[in-house]
Amino acid sequence: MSLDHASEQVQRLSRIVFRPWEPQIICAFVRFEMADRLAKGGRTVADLAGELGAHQDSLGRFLRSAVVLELLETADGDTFAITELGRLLCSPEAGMRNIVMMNFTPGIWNRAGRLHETVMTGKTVLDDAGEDLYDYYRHNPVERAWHAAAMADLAGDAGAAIAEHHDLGGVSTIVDVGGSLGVLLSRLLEGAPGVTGTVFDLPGIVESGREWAAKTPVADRLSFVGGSFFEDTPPAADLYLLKQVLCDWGDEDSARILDFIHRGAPSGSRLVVIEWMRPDGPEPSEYDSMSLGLQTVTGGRVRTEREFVGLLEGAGFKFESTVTVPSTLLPRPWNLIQAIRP
Ligand SMILES: Nc1ncnc2c1ncn2[C@@H]1O[C@H](CSCC[C@H]([NH3+])C(=O)O)[C@@H](O)[C@H]1O
Repeated sequence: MSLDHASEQVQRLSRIVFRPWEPQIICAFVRFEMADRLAKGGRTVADLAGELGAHQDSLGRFLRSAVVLELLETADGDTFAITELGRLLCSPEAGMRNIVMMNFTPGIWNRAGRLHETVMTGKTVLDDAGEDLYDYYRHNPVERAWHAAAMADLAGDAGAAIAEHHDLGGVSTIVDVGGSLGVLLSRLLEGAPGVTGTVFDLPGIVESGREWAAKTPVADRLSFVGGSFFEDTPPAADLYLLKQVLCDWGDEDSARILDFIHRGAPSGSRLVVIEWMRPDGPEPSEYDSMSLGLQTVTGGRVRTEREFVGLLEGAGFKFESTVTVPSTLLPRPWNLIQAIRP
């Protein structure tokens, strides 16, 4: 290896390893609502520092860092304006703002810092209090709300995919298990008059869901039941949805969730699992790091179709088909893994 080549490689590495701050700069950018503050045009460091009550010199450094990330632009290093990327990062339509707050705040961020432990043990990281992510969220309502809002951003998009690709003919009741605030279900109910829906989720989430749902046009057809899918049977329905829930859990826990759904599911009812899916085979995939991240923070993973079919059939459901539909938000498609309760 020539020296030139070696130093080229070091440079390449250094571009990766000197950047642990960047996610936190992005997170602070959202936290400080920079897009709103700069909506009417460029502003100086002193002006922004006064408004934020921030330390001026540090804020200047922060703003210049955001320029390097292409979130801001500046001609003189003192007046800063928002870029298209910066505006997009903060816009509710792009669906990234809440995902930033979910991923880069302590619940997930601190656990991600212990990823090596999961690689060694194969187990979820528990924090110093011995808690997994959802236990932690129980007494961290602010972070729990960001998580719920991030899920809500992803749910609207998936709702459109389901409405288009899953026939709701013959369905009069839908239960969304782990349905969070009810965004997915409300989207579906909007396009399905006469259908009623119930969200089944943890009691704390259900409380916020009721508040959120009261403002929707389908409030009278959308109800909430609080409980745990490890201990309670979700209410009976013609159609069960299970979106981005199994990805949070290992096989044993997933089997338990499916078993509780199965116990209450009438014969002939349907279950649609909505997830990202890893291709079969040993080739490295972009899903691998996501899968490891999920395993670290919640104990779950990204599964293959064959693994989903194994879980579903193990719990007594009959797998029918998988429909893959593009997401309007992300470069990863949604998979609707459809099964029936015989
Ligand atoms: N034990 C549990 N019982 C019921 N719901 C739970 C439990 N543990 C976690 N959850 C919920 O599972 C959901 C996973 S996040 C997915 C939310 C939603 N299905 C969506 O895709 O938008 C969260 O809303 C959690 O509150």
